[in-house]
Amino acid sequence: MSRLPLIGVTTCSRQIGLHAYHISGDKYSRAVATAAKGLPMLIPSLADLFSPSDILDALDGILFTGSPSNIEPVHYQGPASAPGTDHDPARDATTLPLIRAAVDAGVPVLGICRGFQEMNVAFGGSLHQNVHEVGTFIDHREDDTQSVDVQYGPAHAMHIQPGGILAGLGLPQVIEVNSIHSQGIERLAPGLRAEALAADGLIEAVSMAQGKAFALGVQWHPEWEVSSNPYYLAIFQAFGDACRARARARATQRDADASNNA
Ligand SMILES: N[C@@H](CCC(=O)NCCCC(=O)O)C(=O)O
Repeated sequence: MSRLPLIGVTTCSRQIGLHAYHISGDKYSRAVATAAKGLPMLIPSLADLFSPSDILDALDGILFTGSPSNIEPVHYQGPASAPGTDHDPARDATTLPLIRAAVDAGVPVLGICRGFQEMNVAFGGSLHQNVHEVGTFIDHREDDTQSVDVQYGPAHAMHIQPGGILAGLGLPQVIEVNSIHSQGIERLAPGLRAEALAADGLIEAVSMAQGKAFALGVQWHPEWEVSSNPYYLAIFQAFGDACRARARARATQRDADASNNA
């Protein structure tokens, strides 16, 4: 009997009152459950206690989630952030080595927004700290005076490049996506390829050029109302399929190990 693939969902560390928490938005776990058809397993940001291989041994895929916090610029040799910038060093210490290890081990990966930026930084790329201050890009931030439905509604066109994962899913060459970020890819990491660009040239999606398994990062939020957008849904379904393939391969390996040891 096949079981649900176990899909790790990264978390942010947050102080709430007197206590520290590991938290993740409901929409990420819900999209894993309903669209990727996996069992979401939250990954605490406890790099001091668990190595990437401890985590990978337990999982069939990992969703690297979005977050209001920014990656500390020390990880991409960038200038210091403006005072008051929201950082999460415990999350950086967990996710950056974990992405490298997951891709190396052929564990399927989907990165969203901060998760997409983590993918680029993990492999040696850098970030614009404020895309809207560069001068050549539109403002990619949401209007936070609007309702959440408007904030996560279609914001700009995105052009899908031929030959990548997104094109392979049958997505049209141009789709509308939402946009809720102030940072963005400056230098694309070696080994990553640009899958899609906004009209202003900002990279909106990346994948591993020579990935052993599904490894896609997107700057926008396909988890948002995933079931009502066929393009967003196709991404989660493809990710879920890759996680199911790994779950099956791991079960086969376990059966072979058990019969060899019998
Ligand atoms: N802080 C980074 C990443 C933006 C991001 O991940 N936004 C998500 C917000 C909350 C959510 O929907 O989970 C940046 O500003 O570029």
